Amino acid sequence: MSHPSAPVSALDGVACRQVDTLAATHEQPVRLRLAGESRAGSPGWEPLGPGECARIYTGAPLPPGADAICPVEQLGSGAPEGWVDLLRPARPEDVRPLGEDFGAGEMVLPPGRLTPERLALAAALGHAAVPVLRPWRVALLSTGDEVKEPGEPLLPGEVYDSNRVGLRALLSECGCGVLDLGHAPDHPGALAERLESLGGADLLLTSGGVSMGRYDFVRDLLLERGKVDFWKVRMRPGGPVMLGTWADTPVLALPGNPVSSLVVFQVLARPALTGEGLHRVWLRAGSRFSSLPDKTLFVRATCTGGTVQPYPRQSSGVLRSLSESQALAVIPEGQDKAPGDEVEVLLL
Ligand SMILES: Nc1nc2c(c(=O)[nH]1)N[C@H]1C(S)=C(S)[C@@H](COP(=O)(O)OP(=O)(O)OC[C@H]3O[C@@H](n4cnc5c(N)ncnc54)[C@H](O)[C@@H]3O)O[C@H]1N2
Ligand code: MOO
Repeated sequence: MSHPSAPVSALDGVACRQVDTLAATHEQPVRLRLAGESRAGSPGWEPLGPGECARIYTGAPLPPGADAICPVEQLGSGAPEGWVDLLRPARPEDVRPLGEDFGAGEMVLPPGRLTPERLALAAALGHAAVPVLRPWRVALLSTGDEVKEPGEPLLPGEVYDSNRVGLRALLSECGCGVLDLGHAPDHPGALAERLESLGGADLLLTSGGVSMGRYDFVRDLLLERGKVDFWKVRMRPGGPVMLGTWADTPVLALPGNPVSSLVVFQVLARPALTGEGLHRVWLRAGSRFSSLPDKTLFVRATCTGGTVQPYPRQSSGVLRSLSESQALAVIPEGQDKAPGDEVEVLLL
């Protein structure tokens, strides 16, 4: 089908032939005979003759013969019953042509994420249902002896499990189903046990235990009993990230630092899970960004007045930096940015 399925009015007013109205002015209105009415949903179909018009409402089809609209605000008040005075010419631009939105046979909704806007379009196309791919099912596990559930009492040296909470929300945002495996202690046996029931997950996402420490058992488990595709990416934060396989399930092992786990998710996992990355724009640097010689930096940054500036504290432990930033500024290896330079920015 086409939408609209016939030429329709964009305004409440009268439909008429433009040629009849070209001379209309406030001083010398053009008087047309009122021949009918067309309402959205119950159109009148009498064809218009020369010198005639029909009342019309927004979204209603034009009667045959009409080609222009004059809005109600541009109608005079002095016309006798059954007549209408136009204070200016009627305009064809105020007619929405047949198929203005989409025409029959056109490809309108190619495969992609069903955003609210695309869902609305599917409905406008008349689809009561659309075929969809099953959402990714992602198993999520955080690790670390010091990691406790929010709400529990906290002993010195312990931290609340912020990573799993943040990652769970990010996964939902990406349209994934989450199989929450909870939290495992730093013990290879306990970890392997926790990973026994992956419940048919398409991906295992872990947090922590992938760096150089003695107790970084996620790394050891994948190296010794799984398969590692890569370990370490030239990025900061998030350098120690590992990608591999555990029992035929792909594993993305995120570093444990609170900022690193969330940033790696945004930069590496989100594009893989959704087919779309973060929204990318270019802004002018409002202050200096220093680069590293051997790593791309994803600098937590604030965007104000059309410029971007680094958040003052860039430690991977400062989680509040992420909630107080609007963006990650991408600073490639060896490319310091001076105030005024263009910077690639990923909007959070
Ligand atoms: N000798 C080296 N040490 C470290 C290196 C390195 O290259 N050489 N890399 C550093 C970088 S960069 C990162 S990032 C971290 C990543 O370490 P792990 O993935 O092994 O993470 P953990 O040691 O388990 O934890 C690090 C940090 O994050 C806290 N954490 C862990 N899990 C959670 C959680 N679920 N919620 C909140 N906070 C969590 C944990 O308490 C630690 O403070 O390694 C550096 N070390
Ligand atoms: O990623 Mo580590 O992420 O630089 O602290």
